[in-house]
Amino acid sequence: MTGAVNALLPLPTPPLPPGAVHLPGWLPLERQRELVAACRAWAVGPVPIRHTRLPNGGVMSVRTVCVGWHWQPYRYTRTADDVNGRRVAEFPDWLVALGRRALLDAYGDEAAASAYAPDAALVNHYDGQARMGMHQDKDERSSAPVVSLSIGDTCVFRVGNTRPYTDVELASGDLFVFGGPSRFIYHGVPKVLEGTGDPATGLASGRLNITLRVTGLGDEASAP
Ligand SMILES: O=C(O)CCC(=O)C(=O)O
Ligand SMILES: [Fe+2]
Repeated sequence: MTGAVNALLPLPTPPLPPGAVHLPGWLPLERQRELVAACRAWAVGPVPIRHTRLPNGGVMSVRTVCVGWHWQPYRYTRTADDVNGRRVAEFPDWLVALGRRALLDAYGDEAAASAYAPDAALVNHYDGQARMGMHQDKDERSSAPVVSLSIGDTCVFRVGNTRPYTDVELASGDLFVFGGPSRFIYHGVPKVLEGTGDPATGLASGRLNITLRVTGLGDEASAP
């Protein structure tokens, strides 16, 4: 009997490591729609969205377009030298403002939030069987937090440097921030729950993830 009752209880929320914050449903639908429209425009150009080629000859299953700085494994440059050589889209002020609000809501630290100056965004689109293996975001020369926004299909987001990992579901509108002791934590997306997104976001299928980062780079440099 106890087992049957327990089976009906929701699973407890897994504990997240310090510095990692998950705020479900943070983006209102209208804001999600605006972000989808912005991502759609960035996906067209000046640098079109593409599957990133890895140095080992493989290609990533997600398609990525970058804003502010272009990321290719494993550095940032202003121009997309592995795509069409063009300079990536400017990082807009409204996206800086969104990053600051995200940080304020995640940590409640006004001074840290207003000092946050993200200058690069990676927009990833997951369709069908796209996944992302466990990795660290470590090509930035800054330990400022990474702000992650998800739209569309729910995914399983895995965090942790060692097993057992913590798995959380990221649904449309969710904010996830990794900063402080979690800034360089391993994370990945082992699964996307296809067809769970609401087309009212403007995204007909798949999952969109936008991460805001501080590259720590000046205009004359590229990392690492
Ligand atoms: O899609 C996600 O939620 C994570 C994306 C990610 O880890 C990355 O772009 O580095
Ligand atoms: Fe990442």
